[in-house]
Amino acid sequence: MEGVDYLAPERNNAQFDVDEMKIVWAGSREAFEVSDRIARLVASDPNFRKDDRTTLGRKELFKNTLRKAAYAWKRIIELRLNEEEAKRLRSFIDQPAFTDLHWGMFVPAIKGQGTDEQQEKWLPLAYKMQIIGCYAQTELGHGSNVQGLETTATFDPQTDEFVIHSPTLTSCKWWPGGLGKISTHGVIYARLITDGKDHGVHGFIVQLRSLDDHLPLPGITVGDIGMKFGNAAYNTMDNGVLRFDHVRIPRNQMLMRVSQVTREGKYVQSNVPRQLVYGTMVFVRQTIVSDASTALSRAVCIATRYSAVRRQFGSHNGSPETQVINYKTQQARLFPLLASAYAFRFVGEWLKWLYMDVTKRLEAKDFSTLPEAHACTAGLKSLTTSATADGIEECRKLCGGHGYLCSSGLPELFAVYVPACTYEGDNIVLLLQVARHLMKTVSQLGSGKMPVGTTAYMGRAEHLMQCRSDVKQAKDWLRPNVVLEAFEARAFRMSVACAKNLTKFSSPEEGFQELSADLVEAAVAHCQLIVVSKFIEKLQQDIPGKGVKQQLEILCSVYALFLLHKHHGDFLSTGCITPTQASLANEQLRSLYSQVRPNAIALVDAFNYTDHYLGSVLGRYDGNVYPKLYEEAWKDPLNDSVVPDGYHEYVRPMLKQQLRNARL
Ligand SMILES: CCCCCCCCCCCCCCCCC/C=C/C(=O)SCCNC(=O)CCNC(=O)[C@H](O)C(C)(C)COP(=O)(O)OP(=O)(O)OC[C@H]1O[C@@H](n2cnc3c(N)ncnc32)[C@H](O)[C@@H]1OP(=O)(O)O
Ligand SMILES: Cc1cc2nc3c(=O)[nH]c(=O)nc-3n(C[C@H](O)[C@H](O)[C@H](O)COP(=O)(O)OP(=O)(O)OC[C@H]3O[C@@H](n4cnc5c(N)ncnc54)[C@H](O)[C@@H]3O)c2cc1C
Repeated sequence: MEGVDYLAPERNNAQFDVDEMKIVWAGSREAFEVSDRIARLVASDPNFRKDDRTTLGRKELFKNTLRKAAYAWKRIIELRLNEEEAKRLRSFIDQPAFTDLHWGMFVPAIKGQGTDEQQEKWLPLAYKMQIIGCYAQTELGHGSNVQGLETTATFDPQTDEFVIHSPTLTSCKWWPGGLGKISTHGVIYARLITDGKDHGVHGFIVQLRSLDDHLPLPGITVGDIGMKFGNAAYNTMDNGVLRFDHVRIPRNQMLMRVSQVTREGKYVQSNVPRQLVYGTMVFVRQTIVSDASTALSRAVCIATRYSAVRRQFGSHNGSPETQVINYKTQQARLFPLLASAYAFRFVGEWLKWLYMDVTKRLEAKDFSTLPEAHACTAGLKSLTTSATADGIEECRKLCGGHGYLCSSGLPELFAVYVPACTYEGDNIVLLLQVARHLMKTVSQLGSGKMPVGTTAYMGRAEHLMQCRSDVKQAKDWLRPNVVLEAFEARAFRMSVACAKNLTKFSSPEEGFQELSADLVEAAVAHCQLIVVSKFIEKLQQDIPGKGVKQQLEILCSVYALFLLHKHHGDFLSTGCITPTQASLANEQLRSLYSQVRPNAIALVDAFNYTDHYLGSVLGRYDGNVYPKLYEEAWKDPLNDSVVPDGYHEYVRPMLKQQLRNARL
């Protein structure tokens, strides 16, 4: 029935103030109000309809993306939306587009690596969308190994220009979003060559297409790289291939904040670390962590609501069957994901703060926290995107057969999300960067240099190598200090074990290669510790609202104890806890699931997602799933006619043939 809230009994069970939790989730009252207003604006505008997306062919899909992007830009101007509001609007449209790369990478690259003069010239054009940019780093033959890029930018002192060239097939730019069909400009990464000398990879602003007729400029071959995983999903994006044949650009289009080339062709390195050339990646990795909490919370919202609607088995004397959310196995799969969504939200908030802090320091020429920022953004990007991709797929399975329907919203969400494990740095490659940072920190422990930031715990080396958990009963695992110490000891001991093993090899490089699987595990342990500790820190803040803090404490314990249970091998083999303590943790976890159960629906309501944004029949706010699934099925283009196209051509002759054979 329309207008009935089938989940109302669930909502009435909530033991906390959902409106206050919405504010905690959004980050502040103001952020909540902006997000709520813009989400409703998008949901109520038929121009942003998306229910037909999975049935469109690539060309229609892409054209539709362009239409939405242009309409969104018109609304942003008409409504005079500020930067944050415009960002929210683009994200609620929920369709990857060239604008993501324009605003998300092209503009930040110019801001981070351009001189003041360059910013003054290019940013106003980009802000008004008079030029559209992409970020072209990856090549056909080189992605993770940025230092291995082959594109060259050779300085020609005669003309005061750089000559951009793709010397081989493998040097073609390959993957940049927006490049395929739309970008007029790109920040292109190429090896800088002056006077025959190779100075490594630098960024250059290069115009790719005419601003009059959109045709590629002379010397430029550009196109789309083809269909990607999933039907709609990321195929709204024109990932591109680009080949340069001696394309000339003025010298002042090299991004010169980190290093410069003078009129005479002299290479001058500023007094800043060369790693700042990688700064845009640090920025984007940081945003990807918050986006992980958004993607995971969407999937969890769908799976939780549907699990409360869906009933299987357990009917007695005609009573309704059991809601599948009441099965302990369903809770043990679903509630850790719910807790993870909250955990990633808070670690994302913290990472944003860290990024802003490092940016301020860089402006003041303090580069001391750059390695920490790199390790944290790389590690947390890796940890949260892997967990989110796996989590979305788990949510699909939690919804049984109906989860496999596109109308559940989950297949498309998975397909669009899963490349996050690869883009902005392959997740294993990034964990190896964290491992390097950890090994460096461990190797410096004896030197009197105290570890700082997220590795500060390693400063308590002696204690962490010796401590034994004092857990005696299940509820001891609810004490934050007990949990934190177990996670610190596990992470530290895994790092120390790797560091010791590295010394057994003839060179650190050989050892690093040989032990890389163990190093990745140590890096994961360290990153999980960061997430747990930032959740615990969040709980030390003043959190208003009836029962809100209590629910968050429960979720924090679920997140930590779920990880402890999943990785109990690490905790046991490093001797941080005993087998008895591991089973007490599991006992406590079961009890926590029972505490989450009555609040589960309200905890996902706190994400404040509109039905438009969720795009899921199973995750509808009102829980009216079956009639809508039935309605949705009839909308499929295959059901436009009773007898399908092709029947008379292929099936009928076959049937006739069978009849003849049968008569024989
Ligand atoms: C319902 C469905 C609809 C839903 C729709 C919803 C939409 C949801 C999805 C939305 C889409 C969002 C858009 C996202 C768009 C994605 C766009 C993607 C873009 C890209 O992928 S850009 C290309 C990114 N490429 C990479 O990340 C490459 C990875 N490789 C590297 O970063 C490096 O090469 C390296 C780090 C692996 C190694 O570098 P290198 O060899 O140069 O360095 P060394 O190992 O020798 O290290 C040198 C020292 O430098 C330090 N270092 C390295 N990197 C950095 C850094 N970034 N910052 C600071 N320092 C850095 C190392 O630690 C070394 O330090 P040491 O002290 O010398 O040890
Ligand atoms: C949807 C999407 C959008 C993208 N958008 C852009 C964009 O806008 N701009 C842009 O420049 N790029 C973009 N990329 C490219 C992306 O950044 C790269 O694909 C990514 O950095 C991974 O690099 P790769 O493809 O070279 O993987 P590879 O490095 O070839 O990885 C292949 C395998 O090798 C392993 N491996 C690699 N190196 C090591 C190592 N040292 N030790 C152990 N294992 C290793 C990896 O773990 C992986 O399993 C995009 C990619 C995708 C999928």
